[in-house]
Amino acid sequence: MIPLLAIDIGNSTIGFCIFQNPKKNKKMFIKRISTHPALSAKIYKEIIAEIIGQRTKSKDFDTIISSVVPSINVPIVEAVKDICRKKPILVNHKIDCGLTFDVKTPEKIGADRIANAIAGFYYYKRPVAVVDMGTATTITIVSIKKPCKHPVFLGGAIMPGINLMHRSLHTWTAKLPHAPIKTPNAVLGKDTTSSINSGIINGTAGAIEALIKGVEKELGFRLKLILTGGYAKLVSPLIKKGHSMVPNLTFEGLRLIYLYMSGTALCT
Ligand SMILES: Nc1ncnc2c1ncn2[C@@H]1O[C@H](COP(=O)(O)OP(=O)(O)OP(=O)(O)O)[C@@H](O)[C@H]1O
Ligand SMILES: CC(C)(CO)[C@@H](O)C(=O)NCCC(=O)O
Ligand SMILES: [K+]
Repeated sequence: MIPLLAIDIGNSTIGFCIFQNPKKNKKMFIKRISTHPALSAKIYKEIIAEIIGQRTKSKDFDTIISSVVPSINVPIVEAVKDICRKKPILVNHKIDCGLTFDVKTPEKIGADRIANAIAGFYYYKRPVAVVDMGTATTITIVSIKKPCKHPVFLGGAIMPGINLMHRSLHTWTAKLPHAPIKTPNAVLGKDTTSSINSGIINGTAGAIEALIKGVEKELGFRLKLILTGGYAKLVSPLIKKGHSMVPNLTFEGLRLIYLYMSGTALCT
C-alpha cells in the first residue's frame, strides 16, 4: 500500500500524520500547526510537501481529511491536489466506512467524532464512549448492531474544552489570572490558581463521569470508556471509572476509514 497522509483540521490546530504503511498502526506524528490565521493554498502546499518529502520515499500517497472548520478545506484540498494530483477523501456522514447513525442530524456530526467513533469501535469491538479533549470536550457513543455487528453512532455530548474554559475565565473576568493548567492535587482550592485548576480539571472529570453514568442508565448497558486528545493526560488520573487512554485516536480513525474504503476488512 502507498503511504497515507491523514489531516485533522480542528478549531485550534491542524494535525498532519503520515502512515508509511496504512495497514499497520505504526503512526508517525509529524506536525501540528495553528488553525488560525488560515493560510493560502500555496503555503499549505509548502508545509505538506515538506512533510511528505521528509517522511516518504515515493511522491505517490493518498490523503484523508477530517475537518470541523469548513473554511480551511478549500486551500488544503487544493494544496493536496497540487502535490499528488489526486482528490483527498473528506470524511463525512455519507462516506462508506461501515458506520450507521441513530441521530436526528447525521450531516451535522463533526468528522473528528466520526473518526473517533470508528477507531473506538474497532479497537474494542464493544459499545464505547470516546471522550476527546481538544477545543471542545466531546463524548461520542457507539454501539453494535446485530446480527452483522456493525457500529452505530448513537450520539453523545459536547462541552467546552479545557483550554476554552480556561481562556474564557480569564477573558471575561477582571480578576482571574491566566495561570498554568495542571492536574490539581485537591478538590478544595486554596488560592485563585488552585481553585481555577480544581474547577476546570476536577469539573471536567466529574462532568465526564456523570455524563457517562447518565448515558449508561438511559441505554441500559455499560460502555467501554476511552480518553483521547491532548488534555486526556491531565484528566485521566481523576476519573474513577476504568478507562483506556489512546493518544491520537482521531488519526487512527482516519487510517481505519481509509482501510475500510480501500476494501480491507476490519474484522469484528
Ligand atoms: N502529545 C501531547 N503531549 C502533551 N500535550 C499535548 C499533546 N498533544 C496536544 N497537547 C496539548 O493538548 C492540547 C489539546 O490538544 P488536541 O490536539 O487534543 O486538541 P487541539 O488541537 O487543542 O484542539 P482541536 O483538535 O479541536 O483543534 C493542545 O493544545 C496541547 O496544548
Ligand atoms: C465539537 C467539535 C467542535 C469538536 O472538534 C466538532 O466535532 C464539531 O464541530 N462538531 C459538530 C457538531 C456535532 O458533532 O454534533
Ligand atoms: K481534536
